[in-house]
Amino acid sequence: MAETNNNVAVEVLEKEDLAVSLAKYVADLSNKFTSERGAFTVCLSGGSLINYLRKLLEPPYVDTLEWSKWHVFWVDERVVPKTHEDSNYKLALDGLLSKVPIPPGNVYAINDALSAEGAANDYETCLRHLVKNSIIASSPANGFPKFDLMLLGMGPDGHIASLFPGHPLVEEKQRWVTFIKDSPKPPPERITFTLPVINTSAYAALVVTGKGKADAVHSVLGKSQNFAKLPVGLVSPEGELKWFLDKGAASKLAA
Ligand SMILES: O=C(O)[C@H](O)[C@@H](O)[C@H](O)[C@H](O)COP(=O)(O)O
Repeated sequence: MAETNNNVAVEVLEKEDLAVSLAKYVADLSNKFTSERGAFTVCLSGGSLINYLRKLLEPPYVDTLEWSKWHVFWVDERVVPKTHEDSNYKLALDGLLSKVPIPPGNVYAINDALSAEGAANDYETCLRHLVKNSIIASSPANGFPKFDLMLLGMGPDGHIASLFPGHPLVEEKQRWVTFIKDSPKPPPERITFTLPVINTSAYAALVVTGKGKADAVHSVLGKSQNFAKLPVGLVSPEGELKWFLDKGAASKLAA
């Protein structure tokens, strides 16, 4: 099933087909941005997303994508050492980044020697430098960084990045990167992009699978559209938003 409305597209697929479709989607955007601007800025999340990107490691993509022009960031990161099992960097390194020729200097991990606050400030400074050098585009409308692609997961509670329902960080309007020390989902200390940064992106994809996500998906995409309280309902990129759902996550949407 595929539906498109304004700037929002929804695709419901079997898990294996979802991985195939997601790889094509990312590859098409990589080709678009590397030819248009000589760089592709892509932001990763943690969770199952990395596994759903696995088809990028297969032909034709593994041999044909301009990996050397990729610049990789994290939508959110746990404040743990980069070698720790909880690290989103480690997850992506093991599952994707160590298997493709992205220059190590183009992979922007957090500084894991700093506190949560220090790491957030340091990451924002890094982003500001890359905007200045035009590696990351910026929005003429608001000056926020305009990433080419945000790849987002969603928790069963409707959180995206480390923006959790009811938490004051969801309201942050000024900062690019901020920190949380009381995350309801462990580990408690994280840094996260703010909603304005997520929503300034050119493209954003939400990769959401499993029955446990069906209520949150329904509250955003269902007819009642009762999403006011869920961070995921506030995702609205300047460009296009695409939802990749499996049948479980879509199970409460009308047929
Ligand atoms: O930092 C985290 O705790 C995770 O990155 C988290 O935000 C994840 O992206 C979602 O919970 C979806 O995870 P799944 O796709 O694995 O369900």
